[in-house]
Amino acid sequence: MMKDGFAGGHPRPPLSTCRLLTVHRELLVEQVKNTQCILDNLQLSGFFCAEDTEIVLRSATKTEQVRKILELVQSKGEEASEYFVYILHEAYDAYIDLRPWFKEIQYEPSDSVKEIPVKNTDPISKYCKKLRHELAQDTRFITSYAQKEETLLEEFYTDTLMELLSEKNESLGYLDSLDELLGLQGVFNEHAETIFIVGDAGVGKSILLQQLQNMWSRRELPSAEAKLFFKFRCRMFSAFKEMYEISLRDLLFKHNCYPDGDLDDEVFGYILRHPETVLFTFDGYDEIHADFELENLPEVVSPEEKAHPLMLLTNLLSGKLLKGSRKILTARTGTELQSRVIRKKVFLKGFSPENLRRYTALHFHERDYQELVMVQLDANPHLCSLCSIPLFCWIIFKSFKHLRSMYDDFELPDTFVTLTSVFLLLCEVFLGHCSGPGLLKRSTRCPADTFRGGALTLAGFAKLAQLGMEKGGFVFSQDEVSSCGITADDLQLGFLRPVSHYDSCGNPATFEFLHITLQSFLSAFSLVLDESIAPGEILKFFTECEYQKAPHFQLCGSCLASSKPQGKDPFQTNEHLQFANLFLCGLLSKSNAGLLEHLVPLSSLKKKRMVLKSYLAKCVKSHLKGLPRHPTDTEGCKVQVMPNFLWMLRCIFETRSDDVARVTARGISADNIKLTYCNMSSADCSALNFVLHHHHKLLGVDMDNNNISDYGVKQLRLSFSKMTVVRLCVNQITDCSIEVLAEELIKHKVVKVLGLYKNCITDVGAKLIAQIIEECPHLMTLKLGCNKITSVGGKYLANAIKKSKSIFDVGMWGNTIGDEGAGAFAEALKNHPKLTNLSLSANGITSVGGRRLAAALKENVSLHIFWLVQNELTDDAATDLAEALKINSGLRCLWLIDNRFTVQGARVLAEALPYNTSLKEICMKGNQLSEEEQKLFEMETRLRFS
Ligand SMILES: Nc1ncnc2c1ncn2[C@@H]1O[C@H](COP(=O)(O)OP(=O)(O)OP(=O)(O)O)[C@@H](O)[C@H]1O
Repeated sequence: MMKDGFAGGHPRPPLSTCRLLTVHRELLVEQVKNTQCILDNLQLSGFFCAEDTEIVLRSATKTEQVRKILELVQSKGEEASEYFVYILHEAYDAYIDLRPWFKEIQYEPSDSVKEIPVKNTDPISKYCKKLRHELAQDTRFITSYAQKEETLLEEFYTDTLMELLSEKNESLGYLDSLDELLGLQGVFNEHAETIFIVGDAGVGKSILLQQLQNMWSRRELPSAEAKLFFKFRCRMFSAFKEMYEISLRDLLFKHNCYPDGDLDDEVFGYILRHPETVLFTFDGYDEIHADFELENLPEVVSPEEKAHPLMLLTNLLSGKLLKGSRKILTARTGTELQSRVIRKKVFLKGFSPENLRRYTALHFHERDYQELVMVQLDANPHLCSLCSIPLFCWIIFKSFKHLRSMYDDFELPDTFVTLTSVFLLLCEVFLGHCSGPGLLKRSTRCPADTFRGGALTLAGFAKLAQLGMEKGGFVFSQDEVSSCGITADDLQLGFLRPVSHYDSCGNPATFEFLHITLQSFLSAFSLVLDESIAPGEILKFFTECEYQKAPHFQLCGSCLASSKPQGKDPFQTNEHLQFANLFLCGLLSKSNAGLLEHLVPLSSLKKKRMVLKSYLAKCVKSHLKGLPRHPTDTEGCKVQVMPNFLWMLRCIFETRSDDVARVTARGISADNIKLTYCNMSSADCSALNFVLHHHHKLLGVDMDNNNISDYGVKQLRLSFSKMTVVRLCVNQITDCSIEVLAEELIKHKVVKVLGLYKNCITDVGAKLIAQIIEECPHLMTLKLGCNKITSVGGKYLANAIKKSKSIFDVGMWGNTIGDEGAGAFAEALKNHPKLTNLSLSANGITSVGGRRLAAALKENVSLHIFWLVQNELTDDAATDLAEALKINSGLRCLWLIDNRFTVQGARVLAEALPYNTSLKEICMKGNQLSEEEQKLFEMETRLRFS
């Protein structure tokens, strides 16, 4: 039965199926590709005889055959027609293109037709079914740290922040949900086919793909998006020898999913004919390591040709092979890929506060428990920052749950938690498994005992991790595992997990660490534990970063990645080494000495700590000295730090060494530091705060375009006392942050520049900002564009600006202050002593507000630049503006672009220009002027200004 909507408000009677087939005939002829399955079923159920089938098959083309089938079923009556539609509905994958049609007609099969069976005889459907089945199996669980405690993906998956980036890495907003990933939003190169997802370690790239695969396997991805889905891990592509070659068919079938029966030719043929129905996911592009130069390998484009798997991968990504298929590629932040192959770019930023709350609720079902965790999180923004990275959050929650189950008084880590302490907690939990689960709760927790008891086991894993770091490998054979003294029982602890893919026998023959950051942590542990390693040698990863060329850059240099100059800065390359360095700093910090002393002689610890500290101090000094400085007119000397400065800060924070922090603070000799586009996360703010604590002069800090969020602002609280420039544009900041800023900035009154463009500030925040304006006598620049400020907030701000004697530059682009807000700004403009630059663009201002602003201009001489772009001003405001121009003697630039002026308004304005002596530019593009009229206006004004 089909519902066919409403006509003129009255429900139409349902269409008969025969009639429906006539109405939608052309769509069906176009979309039904497989006739065999229909014929098989019609004949099996007795609606068609052999002769009918023969008649249909006599038609040469598929479309002709469909026409014939339609003719025949309609001639056989309603029941046959109904069954025909039912076949299309039930043989799901064979007619997947028709899903939107079924939705449109709100199809519901009748009870009688449901009794007639349908068999899907389409080979592609069978293969789809197998793929769906395998993906469903593969993606059910999130591999957790103890193999027996596997966790269901659907019970724990929580959305993370997915920011769309432009080609130039500018923010294009956020995706609302995962099923929008494949849509058009954020596409900047429609000819490219690869969606590139980047994010830091543990931010959830693999889990995001897993969720997508799982959704597809459950048919929850919009069906038209992908009929066939192949998932790969990039690491696999470089696991083969240089001379190894395979064909695309082998890659898909042997290394992914083999079609049952003798269907491989048919399925492969279908893939080649319909590449647009295929979706690939490739996880971890940064994990590709090739020991050979790909430049020497021939390029491959033919699907039949054999080539090295890496060549297949790069050709697939660039669209040279299987053109039209869609690809999703993930990589760590900083991995470069040529923009010509990127269709759109998504930057994963981890859990938002809301996501974190949801994830907490999924972990802790008991209400009391949940509240306890929430309270502890709320009290500790640094912990929240760490928890915004899902991997770290998972470790913290799992450890907390485990330790809480053993010791009633165990609490979440305190304010001084570092990443090293989080990983130590994880090790404590793993090693705790050595002694077996205790039935009774113990009274006091003693990590030292646990570590001492598990010292041998820990040393074994640390040795294995180190082995991997040295050979640049992340997968270990059983022999390698055994050679480090790791026993079968140790394997149950959770440090390692079996690598299950592409092992034809199904046996886990190889292993990898639970996460690569754990491998980094353990290899750092090995540097500390192993007494045969001399103090000087502990710096090997720092120095390795200094000289080693990152293998994936080598690979990519010849293929898809844009070539990146290889610097000699030890903080520049290879994140797993950077993490090892960071953990080394943490393990050798004084705060962990109490624990480490139980495992390593004190003298050895001290020597290693000394070496590390002096190396860090030297490094940071030379880094800061070498940075380019730019003198500015208004803000003194500016210096842009490099993204690797962040790794230094992180290392210094882990050491908790005031000495090194002091050296760093002293090295920042500029008046302003720029940390823009550094991928600075909220957790990094603790590190910055730690260093700035030792900086005694005033300092401007530009942190625009990072991932700081409210957690980060809270951690910077103490540093705001010395910040003259506070730039936090594009950082997901809400009113909570403004509360902190208002408190601190008003207390210290040193701020000159406040940049908060493109955040999530509402009128509540605007009210607090108004207080900052009123109370901070040096505030000159205020950038508040693209927030959520309405007329209410606009009025607070305007009133405060009116009173300010220092403010000269205000940006409000892209809020919604409307005419009421414009009126308040008009009041502020009257006789303002200082305000020279004002943008009220894109604020929904009509001529009502325009007239009030025009009137105010008659009483203003300070304003030089006035932007009213993208508003709704009409000719009604033109006369007032013209009058104002005749009187005003301050304005130099007036932008009225993208409003609703016509040629009349333009003429009125042009006629006023001879009376004005100060104006140098008036721009009216994008109004309702014809091309001719626009040219004329420009000519007239140019003449006037020349
Ligand atoms: N969206 C999520 N919901 C719930 N848990 C998540 C989510 N994302 C990640 N996790 C947790 O974090 C762990 C690490 O995530 P994942 O392996 O996806 O990170 P990644 O970004 O691929 O890291 P890397 O670049 O180091 O490979 C997962 O095993 C899981 O426990």
